[in-house]
Amino acid sequence: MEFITKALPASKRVALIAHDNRKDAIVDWCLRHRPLLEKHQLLATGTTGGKIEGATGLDVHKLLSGPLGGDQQVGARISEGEVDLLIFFWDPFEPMPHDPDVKALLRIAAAWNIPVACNSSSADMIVQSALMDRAFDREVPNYQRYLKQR
Ligand SMILES: O=C(CO)COP(=O)(O)O
Repeated sequence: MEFITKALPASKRVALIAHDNRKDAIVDWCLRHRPLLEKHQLLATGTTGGKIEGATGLDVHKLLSGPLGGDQQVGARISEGEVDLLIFFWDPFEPMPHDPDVKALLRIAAAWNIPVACNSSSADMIVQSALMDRAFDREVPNYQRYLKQR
């Protein structure tokens, strides 16, 4: 197995989430990047986190399962500046009972300018990117103008 160890500056907060049909893919991705991921703080929705922990031995802070509010918990942490990177392997083929939560999570990640990967090729590129430092020091959007219009 080829390990990828470079990139990702130390101790960032990485959120990991996958729908059921994509869980094997995120576990494979975590195994491939294990030496890198162990230097960071990992949080995940409940079932995803359990699978990653079981397969990799990585320490993962587990929130609620996605359909029970886990996606919303991750979204809340993003809004509070507590997540640096979102790896979310969502399922492009199955509708989810909690689709509104999934959409809300992706929306809030876009609003707060968080790097987001929805599949392994984009996740590979993000964690290996020379721009990663800059992404972590990203400009946090200023929504004053929007708030004034309300
Ligand atoms: O449903 C999810 C994301 O929308 C993931 O939740 P679990 O990790 O608990 O399966």
